[in-house]
Amino acid sequence: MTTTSSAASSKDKIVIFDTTLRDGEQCPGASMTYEEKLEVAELLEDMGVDVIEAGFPIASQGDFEAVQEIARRAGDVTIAGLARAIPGDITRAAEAVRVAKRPRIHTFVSTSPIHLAHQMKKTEEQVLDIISATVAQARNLVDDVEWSAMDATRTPIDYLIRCVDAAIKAGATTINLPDTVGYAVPEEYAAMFRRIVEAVPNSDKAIFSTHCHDDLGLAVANSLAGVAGGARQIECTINGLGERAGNAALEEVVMAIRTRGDFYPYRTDVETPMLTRASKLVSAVSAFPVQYNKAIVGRNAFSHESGIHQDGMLKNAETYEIMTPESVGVKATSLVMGKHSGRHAFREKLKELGFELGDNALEDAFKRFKDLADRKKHVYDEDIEALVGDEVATANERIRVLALTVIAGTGGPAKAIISLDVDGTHVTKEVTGNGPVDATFNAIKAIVPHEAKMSLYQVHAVTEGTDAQAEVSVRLEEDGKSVTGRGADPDTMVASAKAYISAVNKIMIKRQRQHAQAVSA
Ligand SMILES: CC(=O)SCCNC(=O)CCNC(=O)[C@H](O)C(C)(C)COP(=O)(O)OP(=O)(O)OC[C@H]1O[C@@H](n2cnc3c(N)ncnc32)[C@H](O)[C@@H]1OP(=O)(O)O
Ligand SMILES: CC(C)C(=O)C(=O)O
Repeated sequence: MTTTSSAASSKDKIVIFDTTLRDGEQCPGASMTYEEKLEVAELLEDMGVDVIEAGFPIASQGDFEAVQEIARRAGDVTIAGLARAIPGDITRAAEAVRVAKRPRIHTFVSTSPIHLAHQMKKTEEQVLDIISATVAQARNLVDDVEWSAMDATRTPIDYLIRCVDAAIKAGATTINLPDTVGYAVPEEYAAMFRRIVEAVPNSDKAIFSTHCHDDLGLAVANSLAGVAGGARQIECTINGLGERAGNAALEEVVMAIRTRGDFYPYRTDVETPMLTRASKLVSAVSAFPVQYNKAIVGRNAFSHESGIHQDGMLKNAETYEIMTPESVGVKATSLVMGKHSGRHAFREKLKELGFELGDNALEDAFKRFKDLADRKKHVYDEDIEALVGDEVATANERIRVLALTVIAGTGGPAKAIISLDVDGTHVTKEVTGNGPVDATFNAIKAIVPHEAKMSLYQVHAVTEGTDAQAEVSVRLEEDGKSVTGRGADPDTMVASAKAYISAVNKIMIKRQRQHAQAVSA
């Protein structure tokens, strides 16, 4: 048998006890297959957690086998199996974890009046006897025994002191004081640890542990408060997965300790650049999506959309980021282009996409970008490429679309009312057609007559979603020569009109060039 995790040896070390595979899996709908559990356990060990609570072996044959296999494969990480304060649970947990290099039995019993009266139907004295007997039984099976006082935070402190004393006397090496129902507030939780550590005679024989639920959104704050009160183990789960509102999120407690070392002079051995990978794996196997604005591992955790923040980020990332994206395994900060973005970020984005525009063209493109962002939920790089490509292409055009209204449907021919600027003159026409595109093109032709034949009309969505920009290509042929015009807009008819006009413009430029060549010849 081995002794308690070496993690306990250093005073500033916080033992990270991951319970994703046990409490995390208790989250309704989050159960994982045998293979998935092995995969998660392997990643947790590689990431440097100190203890993996692999499951509740008495719960089912499947859980037993998964815990046993995780224990068999484990290296230096401690593998814990949960057990009620029932002899059969404890023997089963021991059977499952004993093949590990560092096995731990984690046994628990309720201590609060409400649990004693209604769930356990036992008196305080009976529960004290149960604690002594079951912890001693576990300690005869393995050297590393954790005891938890279920519902500790609703337990009268004097009784809790007696329970903890009994557990340590019976051989518990870790004492966990869970906030089982997420009821505690940080100052209260810290005070509870201080009081217990101070009042229990043998408190130095055990490591104290937090286990916080997030019913009031305080799980991480309470865990850190527990550390301030004397705890040196934090029980937590990847993505905060767990019973009801979940547990303290591992990635959050680890990064809080790392980032605020000035306030929490402690360390963990977690390889933080693996946090994002762990989050993605757990999200995938549990089928629980991570909310976009989740701390540390949410998609937006290192994304900035607002102009003022983007400007600051371009000048110095520390203006708006307290951790580097690399420190949690994210490749780079992303500046998301949207309606809150400013010119600094827009210019930078254009550079990234390979466009160098002069000040006037940039200003023009920026206006069009803002207009697009007002109409469209997500502005992707492809949108900006299409928009700037369109901008560059239209710079020398003689004809521009000013306004377009199309009426189409089941009730007869479609009608297009279009206003164009032709060499500075505004012209409007109302024309019908066989469908909205035909009506639009007929209206353009009515204003700018020509004999060119259309050999291609193609539409594709620049990005996904029903609000995506349409990018339209129109090819016109005249005198054996062809030109292609392109137009992009969230409105397919407007994009079509722009594309058609762009092609007509090119024909006019060709004609002018030919005319100039003929004159000079
Ligand atoms: C706060 C927590 O997260 S605790 C862990 C919760 N996780 C789980 O419950 C998941 C796995 N659980 C299971 O698979 C099942 O509940 C089992 C196998 C453990 C037990 O199943 P069953 O024997 O059918 O009992 P059931 O779940 O209906 O009721 C729980 C029993 O355990 C008792 N019990 C609950 N906690 C403890 C404890 N820590 N020590 C001793 N007995 C306990 C209850 O009083 C109840 O006993 P009773 O049947 O005499 O009234
Ligand atoms: C079993 C214990 C540690 C628990 O999960 C809780 O009290 O929330």
